[in-house]
Amino acid sequence: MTVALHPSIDNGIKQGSGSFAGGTLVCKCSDHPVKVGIKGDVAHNHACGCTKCWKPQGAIFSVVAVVPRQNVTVLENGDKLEIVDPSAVIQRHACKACGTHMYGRIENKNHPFYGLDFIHPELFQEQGWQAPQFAAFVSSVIESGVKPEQMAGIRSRLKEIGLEPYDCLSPALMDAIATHVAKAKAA
Ligand SMILES: N[C@@H](CCC(=O)N[C@@H](CS)C(=O)NCC(=O)O)C(=O)O
Ligand SMILES: [Zn+2]
Ligand SMILES: [Zn+2]
Repeated sequence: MTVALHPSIDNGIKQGSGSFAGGTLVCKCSDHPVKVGIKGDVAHNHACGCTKCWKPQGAIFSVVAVVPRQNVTVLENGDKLEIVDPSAVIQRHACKACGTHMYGRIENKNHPFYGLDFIHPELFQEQGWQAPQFAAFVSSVIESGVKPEQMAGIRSRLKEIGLEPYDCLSPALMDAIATHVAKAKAA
C-alpha cells in the first residue's frame, strides 16, 4: 500500500502556475467560515512533519509556506480566531470552531523569519500556488505516533514525489538562519 502523507501531495506534486496572484484561505467550517486574504504567491512551500503545524484529518504531514506578514488580512469571521499557543515562536491563529490554523505569525523581531507569516496553501479557494519544494522535520512524525520502522517507507515516498526529506529545515533555510545568527553576533 502506498504511504499516505497528505492529501494534496499523495497523487503527486501539482506544479504552481508561476503567476499566482494570491487569493483567499477558508477554514473548514460550513457555517461562517474564517476567511483570510493573501496577496501574491507563497514562498518556501514544504511538507512539515512537526507536531505543531496543522494537518488535515489523517495526514502525517502538514503543507506550509510563508508570505510577507503585510500580505495577510483577515477578511471574515476573525472573531473565531484564537492563538493556539501564545508561548510558541510561531503564533498560530486557528479557528476555534474547526481547529484549522489560518496563519502563524512571529512577533519576535529578532527571529530570522520575522516578517513572514506561515500559511497552509491547501486552504486557498484558488489553484496555482507554488508547489511544495522539500520535506522538513521528517523524523518528528514519530512524535505524532508514526513507528520508527515506517520511516524508510515515508522517506522513500517523499523522494518518489520529488520532496527531499530533511529532519530540520532545508540546507538553504538552515543557512539563512545561521547567517542571521552570525550577523546578530557580529553586531
Ligand atoms: N520535534 C518538534 C519540532 C517542532 C519544531 O521545531 N517545529 C519547527 C517547524 S514548524 C518550528 O519552527 N517551530 C516553531 C514553532 O512551532 O513555534 C515537534 O515535532 O514538535
Ligand atoms: Zn472554522
Ligand atoms: Zn512544522
